[in-house]
Amino acid sequence: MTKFQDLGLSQATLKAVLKMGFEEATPIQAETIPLSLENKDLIGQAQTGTGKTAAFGIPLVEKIDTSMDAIQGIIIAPTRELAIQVSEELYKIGAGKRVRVLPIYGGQDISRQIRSLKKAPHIIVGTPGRVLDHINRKTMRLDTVNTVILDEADEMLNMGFIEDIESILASTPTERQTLLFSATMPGPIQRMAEKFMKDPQIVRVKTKEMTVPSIEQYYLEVMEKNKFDVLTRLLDIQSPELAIVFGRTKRRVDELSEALTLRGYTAEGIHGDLSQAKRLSVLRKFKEGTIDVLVATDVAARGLDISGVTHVYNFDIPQDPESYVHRIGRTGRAGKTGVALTFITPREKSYLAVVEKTTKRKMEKMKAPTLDEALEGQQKAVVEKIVQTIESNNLHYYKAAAQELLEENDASTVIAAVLKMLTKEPDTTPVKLTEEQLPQKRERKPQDRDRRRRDDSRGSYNADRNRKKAPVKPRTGEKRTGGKSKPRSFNH
Ligand SMILES: Nc1ncnc2c1ncn2[C@@H]1O[C@H](COP(=O)(O)OP(=O)(O)OP(=O)(O)O)[C@@H](O)[C@H]1O
Ligand SMILES: [Mg+2]
Repeated sequence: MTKFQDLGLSQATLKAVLKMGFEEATPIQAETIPLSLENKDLIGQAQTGTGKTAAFGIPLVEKIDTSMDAIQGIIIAPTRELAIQVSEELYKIGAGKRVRVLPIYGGQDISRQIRSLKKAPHIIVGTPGRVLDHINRKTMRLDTVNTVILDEADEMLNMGFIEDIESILASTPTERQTLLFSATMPGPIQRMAEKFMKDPQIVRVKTKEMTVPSIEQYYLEVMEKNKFDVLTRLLDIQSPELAIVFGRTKRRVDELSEALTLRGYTAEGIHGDLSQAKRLSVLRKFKEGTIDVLVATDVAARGLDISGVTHVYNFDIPQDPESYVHRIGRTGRAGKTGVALTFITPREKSYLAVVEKTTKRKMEKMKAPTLDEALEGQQKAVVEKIVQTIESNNLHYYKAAAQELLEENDASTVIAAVLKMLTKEPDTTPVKLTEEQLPQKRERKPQDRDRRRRDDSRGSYNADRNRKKAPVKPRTGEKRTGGKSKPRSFNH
């Protein structure tokens, strides 16, 4: 186990990291921080939720010369939400040194960004399109940059940002350090990436499987037309604290979130066609627990670190095995446990093996629950609530009425009535869902992905195309974990 104290960090950075509640470095942090401090180019691959952000964030902050009012590091991320999240983490890491970190993403008022850029940030965290926009407008100069980091590198290269990335790199000095991080790095993408790196070291945290062992993985064979009922039954039985349901396309996400709402769940969708303000408010509500179910496209959820996500439901099987890894990785983060369930229609059956071959982990078969089991699950949840209420022992106002009821009825009848009233009976309100099919598998070529993105055949997430002016402040302190409170360590 590597302690942060053993990594040769400055007191200011060390203090900031310890204040974040980190005690020991995770394996990817222990392996890449020393290399990165030596200015090596590297590709870092480690499972979801194992601290890749701090792995690149700590050495970057460490190398910033705060006496210089110039941009020294730039991090590119595929989505706005991720750019905000990464900039918040970098801000915390850099708090001791007073490093200035600025998120730059599409959908935010550009003149405000220009004003912020004039305040000489040291680190930029941005989405490709908007960063390029500033370079072209000459409102941001990257000729003082020493370090470029691509977070979720494979996704950005795969989804058609390659040209944007190349243009951004071209405006940085050639002697820069380039770092790529992701939980997945398919061979062709890696080879493409190596073209703009210098003799990169590939750091792969060696694990038996690509997914996190603490995530229980199940699959359910379900006919397309039964998927929704099965989903709601599972939600009733498993009563997840926070759940993410993944749908294949934006339309699917919209229809699913409407259908869930209609059946009485607090659900909202997130995808790239929503305004920036809406996307941030949906995420905030989910983090606060005002929404229990977040319905998302894969790209929308890449890299997002939301603590308390206990269940991930793949309503539609993901298109690539890599997407599967990232989707289920929204749970079981930082050593926590999680449950992932994937629906497979009869014609998708063979695809299961493809996913399992990539992840090197078998999914366990689960039987679709019946309506009765769902009812039982809901009843159990209510009984638990009643027991908790009894334990909280704050019932004196209700005692007289209870006595009165018991004088006229026997106890089990009264309790049964209470249970019936409190139990959310499985709802069979009809809902509308357009059928979705897994597109024919094709060879992965970046230009294909590019086309796919524009076609919107998958739930793409245009990080920068939606240029509506919706100024939003990056918020801090909304994560459920974090802050300086209790020490956090992974259960290795
Ligand atoms: N050394 C550490 N000790 C405890 N917690 C940590 C440590 N490093 C990071 N964390 C926390 O673990 C969580 C996951 O980290 P992070 O988001 O960086 O994961 P990731 O590897 O980038 O995952 P993904 O592949 O999904 O993007 C965050 O809440 C982060 O603050
Ligand atoms: Mg990450």
